[in-house]
Amino acid sequence: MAKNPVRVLVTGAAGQIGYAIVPMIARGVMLGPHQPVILHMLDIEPAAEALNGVRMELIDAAFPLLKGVVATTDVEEACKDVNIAVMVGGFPRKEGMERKDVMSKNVSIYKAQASALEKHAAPNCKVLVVANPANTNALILKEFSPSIPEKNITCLTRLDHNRALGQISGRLNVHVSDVKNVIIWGNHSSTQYPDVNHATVTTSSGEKPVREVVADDQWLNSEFITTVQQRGAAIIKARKLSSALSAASAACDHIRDWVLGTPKGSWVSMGVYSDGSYGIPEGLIYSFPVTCEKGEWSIVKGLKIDEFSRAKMDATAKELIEEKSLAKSCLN
Ligand SMILES: NC(=O)c1ccc[n+]([C@@H]2O[C@H](COP(=O)([O-])OP(=O)(O)OC[C@H]3O[C@@H](n4cnc5c(N)ncnc54)[C@H](O)[C@@H]3O)[C@@H](O)[C@H]2O)c1
Ligand SMILES: O=C(O)C[C@H](O)C(=O)O
Repeated sequence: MAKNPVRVLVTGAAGQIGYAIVPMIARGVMLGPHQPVILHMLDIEPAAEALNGVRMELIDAAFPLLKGVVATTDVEEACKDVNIAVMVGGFPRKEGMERKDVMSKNVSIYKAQASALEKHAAPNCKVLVVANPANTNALILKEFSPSIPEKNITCLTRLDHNRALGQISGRLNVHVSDVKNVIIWGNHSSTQYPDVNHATVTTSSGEKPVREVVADDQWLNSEFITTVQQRGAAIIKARKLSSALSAASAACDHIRDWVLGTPKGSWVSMGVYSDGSYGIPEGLIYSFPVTCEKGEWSIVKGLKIDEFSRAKMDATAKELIEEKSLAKSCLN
């Protein structure tokens, strides 16, 4: 029997990430090759003509899975009955800025869009916030949409997770799919902590700890961490624009694993509402290792945390606490 289409909202759809992600969604990269979709695309009035151009291109691409397109500048119309909301709309940082420098512009968007989602989205709509500062925008969205279950509001740190996999696979000269279970802890910012203490690599003699195979703690504890933390800035420096294809691809990975489940024996990183696990204060959207099953994520529990990791996990939590109060002051 033919499956009912899933309605997927992309905000900021006329922007760079929007342009990269909508064809991925329409081709089944996000929800699988047998799942029809209806795309809802939102942007603001000055981008309305460009948004219409994207709509025309989607029609011209004749995607078999694409059963409809809503392209609008009306947030209420955009949110109507959506099952998945990918929140990309906002302003990207430019060279020399930190992600929190776009805070005042972006958090007010998330406050306003929270109520539209709450009123008009389908029950159990899954929300992924991509726009920066991603964790804090997601937290604001959560606080202003109290009827959306907190488990349904997440932010994107999968790009950082994938960047960490990429760095390890490059260092070991192995396929990226042979490396798994890195962790991004904390904020999608330069204080994030990419942790390889539980990561493994598949070798000809079985699965081995990444730390053992890399055999260079100095590199793992310094250059590897800063490369992942600073990768967004390195892309901006090179492209004069922030990452888009990798961000779009990571957003598809995030939703796909959340909806369809993570492979047995592996976890991914997602920014989720802290339940106090690993001593991280509740009331923050913090990136944890999670497994997903039947459309629900769960934080991986019981991993051993050494002193080095503890300090880094606490430092990024501290930054999120500061961002939270800065965001609240921007909204006053
Ligand atoms: N979490 C991550 O890993 C990650 C990765 C890359 C980029 N980002 C962030 O994603 C965001 C988008 O990046 P981009 O490169 O696509 O930017 P962009 O400027 O190319 O596109 C953003 C789009 O959002 C639209 N927009 C602005 N206000 C809006 C509103 N109120 N409602 C709907 N749309 C609105 C703009 O008109 C524009 O079309 C930025 O905040 C960027 O920093 C996050
Ligand atoms: O770094 C940025 O500002 C864009 C994005 O968050 C990224 O990590 O590439």
